[in-house]
Amino acid sequence: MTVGHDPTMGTIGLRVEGLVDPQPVRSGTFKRIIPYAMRYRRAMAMVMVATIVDSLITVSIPLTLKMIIDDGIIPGKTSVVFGLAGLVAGLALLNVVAVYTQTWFSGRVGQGLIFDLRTAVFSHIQRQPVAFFTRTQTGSLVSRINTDIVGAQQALTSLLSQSLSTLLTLVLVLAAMLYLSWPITVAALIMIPLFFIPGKIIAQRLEKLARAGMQNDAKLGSMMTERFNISGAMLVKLYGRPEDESAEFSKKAGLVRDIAISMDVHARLLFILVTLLTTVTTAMVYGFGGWFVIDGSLQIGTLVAMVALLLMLYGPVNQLTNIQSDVMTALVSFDRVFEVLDLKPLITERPGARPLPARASANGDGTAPPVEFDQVAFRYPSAEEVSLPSLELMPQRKSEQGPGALVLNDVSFHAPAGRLTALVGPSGAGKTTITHLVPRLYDATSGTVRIGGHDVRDLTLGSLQNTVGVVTQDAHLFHDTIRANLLYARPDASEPEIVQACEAARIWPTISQLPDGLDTVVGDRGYRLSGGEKQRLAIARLLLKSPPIVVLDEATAHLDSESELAIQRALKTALTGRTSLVIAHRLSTIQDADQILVIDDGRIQERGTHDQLLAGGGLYSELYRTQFAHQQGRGRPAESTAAGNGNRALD
Ligand SMILES: Nc1ncnc2c1ncn2[C@@H]1O[C@H](COP(=O)(O)OP(=O)(O)OP(=O)(O)O)[C@@H](O)[C@H]1O
Repeated sequence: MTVGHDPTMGTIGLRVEGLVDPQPVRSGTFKRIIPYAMRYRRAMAMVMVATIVDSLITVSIPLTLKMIIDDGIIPGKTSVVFGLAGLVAGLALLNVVAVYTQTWFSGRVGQGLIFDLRTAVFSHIQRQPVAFFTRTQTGSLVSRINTDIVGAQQALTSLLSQSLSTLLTLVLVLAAMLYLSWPITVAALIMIPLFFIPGKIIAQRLEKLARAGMQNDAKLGSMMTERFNISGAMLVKLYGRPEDESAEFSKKAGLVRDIAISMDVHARLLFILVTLLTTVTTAMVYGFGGWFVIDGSLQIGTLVAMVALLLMLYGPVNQLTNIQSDVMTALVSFDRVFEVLDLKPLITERPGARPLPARASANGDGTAPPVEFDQVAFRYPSAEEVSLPSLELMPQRKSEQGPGALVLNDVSFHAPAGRLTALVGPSGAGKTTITHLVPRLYDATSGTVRIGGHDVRDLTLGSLQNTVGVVTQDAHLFHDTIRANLLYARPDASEPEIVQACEAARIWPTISQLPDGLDTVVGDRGYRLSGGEKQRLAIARLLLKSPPIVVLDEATAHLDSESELAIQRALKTALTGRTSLVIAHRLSTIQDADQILVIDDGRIQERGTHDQLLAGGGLYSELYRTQFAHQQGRGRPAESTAAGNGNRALD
């Protein structure tokens, strides 16, 4: 942070290094806040009534003070003095009730608003496609739901309770002052514009700082969420340099600190200005007022009341400048929340979408629906289609903004009902991308993907989810019990059904040996289980869901041969009678497949059974022989993993 050349002066020119000018608030933001606020109109009405009572009482106290002095003390009327003093005490008590009411209802409005926005943003984010999550930083997203929404609420509720009381107090105080002595009032008013000019400059700067502060808070949060989850922590332990990590963190934290200091200084500066002007004006009123009292044209009680009112006048004037920055903070925060809510999910359910007909979705008896790709081409969506620059760590590059290259080209195949179709090919060939189009994690750019003869885009998302079960290589488990993780696929599954699924997935012996059995908590990302156990648990989850179509990315993790065998057996059960698309890494799976598709460079280069493809002497046989020779050389069993086996290895 640099504060001019001399840190003791020129704070208005305070600059935080590395602070980019944030985008301005989009027009129309204010209008969009109204419906959210209107849900709480009754509570807001109560806040307003309480605020009016509070302001009336606040202004009436100096006037009562004037009467105590001028009509009680000076003429020596004890009864008037006691009566009015009692009135002041009564008013103070009433004020307590008013302030309490105001606090209670404004709390309800504020927390209600946080609840509404949080649930809306959470639901909206859930509807975003996978592509959104591949680009977005988790920390930024979490901070949008936490910091920004809370910021929006705080600014709005303080606006709600302050703006009315500020304006009301200002009008009432001015009316009372004009009534008591118009020349002194006019003199005091002349000073007011002196507040607004610096106030406005400072408020503008505060707005920029507020937005930059939120952005940098999010970056700091992102760094922590990335480093503190188990995979991130492992990576740091194995490859990271603690000093560099700390330096990077302190750079980010330093920027957050500098912005916060700058905001504090600006806010304080505003306060200092107001205090200075209040003191100067008070001195002026005492000067002129005292002179008028000596002169006999002003009563002493009036002078005391004028000074008390004057102190009340500059408080609201000060708050007026705060209101401006509150408005800006609220607008910035709401704008950042609306920005997320405005992001249209790329994959949505078509109006009139239908569930997959029951016959087509049947399973287990050989009537599972077939899957068909018809001249499918695909390119990954561009950054601007799926994400927001402000939610990404790096600014979106120009090259990311246009449409990218085709990753799949003219892919057509028929995966027969209840049969196993294996996808093989070099790394980056497009195998995973093909499987992602079946459950609509992405939509084809052109061409059609069909299930049981129905375009997947014509099906309801719910029925698609029930029809297609996916097991990924890195089977994710929530930080919860094994039971909760299994029930996630089918919440109504009974205990015997859970056990049966675990037995079929060959994971029951492991679970039953754990002291807490199914109630064992699996760590962050299910880390306390081995890779093979995790995949078998994921297969058990799939079996509980029992979908007629299975998409499986075989684990390539370094499994011992026992785990491999267990997984092979689990898979045999899982795939029987289901239409399966398997990204094959193990030769045994490939040999058993009803159909093998050899993918290279986003196209199907060859297709057939293992024997046919070997006999064909094409890419498959070349890949197979290279791999087979390699494994023989390493003394590994033929059905072991094929990953990491040269440039053109089966992956
Ligand atoms: N989210 C994404 N955005 C942009 N490009 C992507 C994305 N995911 C994958 N790609 C690219 O698409 C191509 C195909 O990737 P895909 O993951 O389908 O290959 P794969 O055959 O499954 O490879 P592997 O066996 O190594 O997982 C690759 O060039 C990859 O870089």
